[in-house]
Amino acid sequence: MAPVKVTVTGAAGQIGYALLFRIASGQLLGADVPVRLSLLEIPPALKAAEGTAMELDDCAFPLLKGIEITDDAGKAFDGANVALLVGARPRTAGMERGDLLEANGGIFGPQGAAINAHAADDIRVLVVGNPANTNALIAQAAAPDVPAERFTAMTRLDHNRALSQLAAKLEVSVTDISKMTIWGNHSATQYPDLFHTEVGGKIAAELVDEAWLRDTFIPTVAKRGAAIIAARGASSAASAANAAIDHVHDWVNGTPEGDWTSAAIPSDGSYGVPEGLISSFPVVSREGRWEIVQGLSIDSFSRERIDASVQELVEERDAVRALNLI
Ligand SMILES: NC(=O)C1=CN([C@@H]2O[C@H](COP(=O)(O)OP(=O)(O)OC[C@H]3O[C@@H](n4cnc5c(N)ncnc54)[C@H](O)[C@@H]3O)[C@@H](O)[C@H]2O)C=CC1
Ligand SMILES: O=C([O-])CC(=O)C(=O)O
Repeated sequence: MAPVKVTVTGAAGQIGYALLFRIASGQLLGADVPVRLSLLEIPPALKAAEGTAMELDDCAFPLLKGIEITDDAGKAFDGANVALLVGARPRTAGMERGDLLEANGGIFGPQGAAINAHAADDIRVLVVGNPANTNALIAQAAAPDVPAERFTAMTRLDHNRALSQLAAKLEVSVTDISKMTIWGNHSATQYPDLFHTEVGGKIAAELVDEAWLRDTFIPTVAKRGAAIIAARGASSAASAANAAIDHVHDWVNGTPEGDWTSAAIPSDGSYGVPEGLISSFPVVSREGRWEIVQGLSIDSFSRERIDASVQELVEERDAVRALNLI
C-alpha cells in the first residue's frame, strides 16, 4: 500500500509535538496504513521541527515511511492526502478581532491556494488553528478546485470535553454516552446540546437539573479552553491533538453505528445555518464523507443558543469578506 501523505502545519508547536507521534504510530488512519509526514513551519521554527523529526526517527515507527520538513507550502502540500492546519497567528495583547482575522488570512489564504495547486485529489483538510471555523473558510475560498466539503474545522475537543463533563456529573463512563452535539463556532458561544444525548437509553437533559445544564455544563464546556490556559499556563495541546486524531480517524474510517460526533463542516442550510458557513453540527461519517444528522427537533432553548453562535460565525465571515480574504 502506498503511504498516505499527511501534512502538519505548525509542526514545531505544542500541538504538533503531541500529534506527530500519534500519526506516525498509526492512530490517525489505522494500524495498517503507512504514512509519510510533511512538516510545514516558518523559518525560525525549522530547527525545532528538525529536532522533532529526529525524535520521530528514534521511535522506529514501522508505519512511518518518510519525513520532510519545509517552509514552502507548495512542497508541503504536494500530493498531500490529509492536511492538519495547526499553525496560526495567536491573539496577542492589544490585537483587535479584525487584526487577528487579517493576520490569519495571511496564513490560511496562501495555504489554501497551495492545497488547491498541489494536494492529491482526495485531500481532506482539518483546521485546528484559531479562529478555526473562519480560518477554514479562508483556506476553502482560496481552493476553488477542491470540493468545499473537504475543508473542516475542529470542534471535536469541545465534543470530548462535553462527554467527559457529563460522564463525571452522572457518574457513568464516557462509553455510556452517545449522540452528544456541539453546535456553532469553536469559541465561547458554542452550544453543547444535551437534548438529544443518550445515556443508558435516556435523554441526558432529563437526567440533570436545568440549572446545572444552563449555568454549569454549558459554560464549563464553552470556556474549558480558557480554564486550561489559566491552569497550565499554555493552551490545550495533548487534548487538542487527541481530538484532531479522533476527527480525521472518524472522517476516514467512519463513525460507529447508532452514534454521531461533532465537526465543523460547510453548512448545506440544515438547521437554519446559512449555507457555506463552516459550523459545528451533529455528524456521521459514511464512506469517507461527513453527513449532517437530520431531523432533530430544536426547542427554543437550543434555538436561541445555536443562533447566537451562528451569528458570531456570520460576523466573522462578513469581517473576512470586508478584508477581501474570501
Ligand atoms: N480547535 C481547537 O479545538 C483548538 C485550537 N487550538 C489552536 O491551535 C493553534 C496551535 O496551537 P499550539 O500548537 O499550542 O501553538 P504553538 O504556538 O505552540 O505552535 C504554533 C506553531 O505554528 C507555527 N506557525 C505559525 N505560522 C505558521 C505558518 N504560516 N506556517 C506554518 N507554521 C506556522 C509556529 O512557528 C509554531 O511552531 C492555535 O491557534 C490554538 O489557538 C488550540 C487548542 C484547541
Ligand atoms: O484558545 C485556545 O488557543 C485554545 C482552544 O481553542 C481550546 O482549548 O479550545
